[in-house]
Amino acid sequence: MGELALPDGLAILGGGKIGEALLSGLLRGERGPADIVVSEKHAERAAYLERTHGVRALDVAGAAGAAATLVLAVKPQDIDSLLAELADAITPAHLIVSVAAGVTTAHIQSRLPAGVPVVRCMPNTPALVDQAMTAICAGDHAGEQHLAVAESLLQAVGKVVRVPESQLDAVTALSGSGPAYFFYLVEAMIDAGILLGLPRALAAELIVQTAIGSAVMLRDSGEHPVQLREAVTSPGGTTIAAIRELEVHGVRAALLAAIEAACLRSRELGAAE
Ligand SMILES: NC(=O)C1=CN([C@@H]2O[C@H](COP(=O)(O)OP(=O)(O)OC[C@H]3O[C@@H](n4cnc5c(N)ncnc54)[C@H](O)[C@@H]3O)[C@@H](O)[C@H]2O)C=CC1
Ligand SMILES: O=C(O)[C@@H]1CCC=N1
Repeated sequence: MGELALPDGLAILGGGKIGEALLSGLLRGERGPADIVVSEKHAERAAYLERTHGVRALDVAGAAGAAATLVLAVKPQDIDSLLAELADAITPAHLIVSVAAGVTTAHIQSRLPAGVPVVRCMPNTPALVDQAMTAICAGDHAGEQHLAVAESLLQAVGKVVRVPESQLDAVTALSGSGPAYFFYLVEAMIDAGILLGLPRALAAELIVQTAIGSAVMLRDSGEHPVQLREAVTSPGGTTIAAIRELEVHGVRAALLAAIEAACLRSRELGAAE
């Protein structure tokens, strides 16, 4: 296992949606703009990141020279060209932390010099509000020391769990893509308010606060979601009338199929390696 040469230096390679979410979260924590560099292929986007967050944007090799921990935050389809750019610039003293959906640690290792430690992660965009859910796993050359570095990095923006790599595609489908399912549901519920004649702003306020209250109950009450739902569902009342329609329209089955499709897509992205 390689020693970490510059444990505090961090580079984010790929400054898109998740790259910026992680960057902004880390800057809200203990790291300052001098501790983080970014590498972003699109010049306009790189300039935006420099302007907005006060960090330096460097090319990939420059970023690898400036930091010991490199977060790969490009699309799975772009990972191979990024790894090709990185291969000559890194040593086993670096730590690679990849957030790319589907891309395995074995694949990343196969494109880099022997012995480079790789930790694969799946965070989500609530990193923007320090409420990310991230799962991490170690590749062949990453030990406890490397997992701990990745863990503390991602704990700055939310909660972190360790899982075996065999579970990462399922995690991607559940919590990686998960925020989109909740946003979709909220969007549809606001539309229902419009259907019922409420002003959009009022419908949005009602539903967003209901989502927040329900989420806090899910986290803090210690009760199972079924118990929480039963407590809302009065005999012969309004809620059961709605639940019947959800069952008639196959919403539970749709969610099972949707999340299974996301997991299969994550595997496909990995298999395209
Ligand atoms: N958006 C999300 O909620 C999540 C995304 N991910 C993963 O994060 C990765 C990035 O996803 P997004 O941020 O959504 O995509 P994005 O398209 O917003 O960002 C990717 C960025 O990488 C840049 N880029 C591409 N090749 C580069 C290179 N060689 N050097 C430097 N920059 C390069 C692109 O210009 C772009 O700005 C993907 O692999 C995705 O699977 C993981 C968890 C959640
Ligand atoms: O949609 C995607 O592929 C990425 C991975 C998880 C969330 N967004």
